[in-house]
Amino acid sequence: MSTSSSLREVAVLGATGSIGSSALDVIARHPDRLRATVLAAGRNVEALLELCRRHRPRHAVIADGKALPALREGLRAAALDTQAHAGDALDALISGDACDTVVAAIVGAAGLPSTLAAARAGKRLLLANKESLVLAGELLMRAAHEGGATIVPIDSEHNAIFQCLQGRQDDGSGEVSRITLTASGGPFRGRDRASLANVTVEQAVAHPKWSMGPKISVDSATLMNKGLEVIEAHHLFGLPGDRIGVLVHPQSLVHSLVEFIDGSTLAQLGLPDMRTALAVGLGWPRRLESGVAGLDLLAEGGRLEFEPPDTDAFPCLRLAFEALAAGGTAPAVLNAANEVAVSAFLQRRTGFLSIPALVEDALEALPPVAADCLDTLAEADARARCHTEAAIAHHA
Ligand SMILES: NC(=O)C1=CN([C@@H]2O[C@H](COP(=O)(O)OP(=O)(O)OC[C@H]3O[C@@H](n4cnc5c(N)ncnc54)[C@H](OP(=O)(O)O)[C@@H]3O)[C@@H](O)[C@H]2O)C=CC1
Ligand SMILES: CC(=O)[C@@H](O)[C@H](O)COP(=O)(O)O
Ligand SMILES: [Mn+2]
Repeated sequence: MSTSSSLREVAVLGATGSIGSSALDVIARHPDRLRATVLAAGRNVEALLELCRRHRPRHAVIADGKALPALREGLRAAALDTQAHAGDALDALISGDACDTVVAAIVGAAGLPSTLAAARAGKRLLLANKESLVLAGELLMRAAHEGGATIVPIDSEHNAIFQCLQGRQDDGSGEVSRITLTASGGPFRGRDRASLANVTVEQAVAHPKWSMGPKISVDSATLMNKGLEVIEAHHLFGLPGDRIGVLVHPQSLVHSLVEFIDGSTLAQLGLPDMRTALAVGLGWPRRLESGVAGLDLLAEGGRLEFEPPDTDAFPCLRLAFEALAAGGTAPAVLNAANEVAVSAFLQRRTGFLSIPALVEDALEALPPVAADCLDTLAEADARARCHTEAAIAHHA
């Protein structure tokens, strides 16, 4: 528990990743207000140990149990009193008094259990792991409501909307008429579908504006990232798909827009650096210095450009809107098939254009059923993974 009411004790899940690194950068700038007490990673013990040496958390968690002895030994060799745990201890740690704030930045559906645990335990939940909302948005939002958790979206677009709404979420006021998510367009903006057949992994992960992990970078290249974000926005802000728009904005300076019923549109602008969104969450409702410079629009080229997304070249965005409209288990199937397809692409087992094809195939093969509980969603997720793995193996 916090030793003083102003000190926030933060669990950083996905600490060795891109968001984890940005979160720890902001935390380290505010030793009087923020402390990293729990650091969790997947399997990269060396990177986790290095973070433990720097941030001296009370607990370090490695999901891969086989790596636990190496973590223990590394902590002992560094004479740190950080306790080492395997992944099965994570949910209990998050739910207990080791932290009051959780940065949920594990990549993919693997982040759902810990995100749910933080929501149920009523923590301040800084939610970057968008896949958990896509997979189980209704359950997660209900868990947060019942547990008394405060969710601050960290995804830059949703963080922008959160700021425009001054922290209100789905308050039923009816004052918001529409939200518009901006999209960079990714590394292949402007190209037609045929020209994408032979793009490489290196080209796909080279995002023009943001420095991010490989999975979300490929999602940005296919525009699935924006599709996942539409579903994420639906759950966070309580708007139906037909009141959520997407606008390509190649400069990535306007992070999203909210239109109100009186004709006002508010937007949040800033340099493309996730430390701003993380500082909003870590300090909320106060503002914290983040290390990000203010925006000089003239230095950034003096122009803000917008264009419609091309869903012929990038059908993943259309598939996500369709999955949201279909409801039930459809978003879980979309997410699982996409995770498997992106992983296969990153391992060079399938091509870039197979990603939308595999997702569409899974959605057709596994029609939606009502998603009334976690078991149903977990089953849909597992079936979509199996189906997509088999489809990749069949075409190999
Ligand atoms: N990067 C960004 O700017 C943004 C990211 N997001 C979202 O944030 C999340 C993280 O993205 P990003 O930081 O880019 O991803 P990275 O690939 O950079 O990092 C992923 C992190 O998750 C950890 N991890 C993977 N599997 C597990 C597991 N089973 N249990 C515990 N930890 C695990 C990894 O550990 P290890 O290193 O040990 O493998 C690593 O710390 C994603 O959901 C993404 O969509 C949203 C908006 C922007
Ligand atoms: C930083 C962030 O929030 C990413 O989700 C970003 O939006 C990716 O860029 P795209 O707009 O290209 O998907
Ligand atoms: Mn985003």
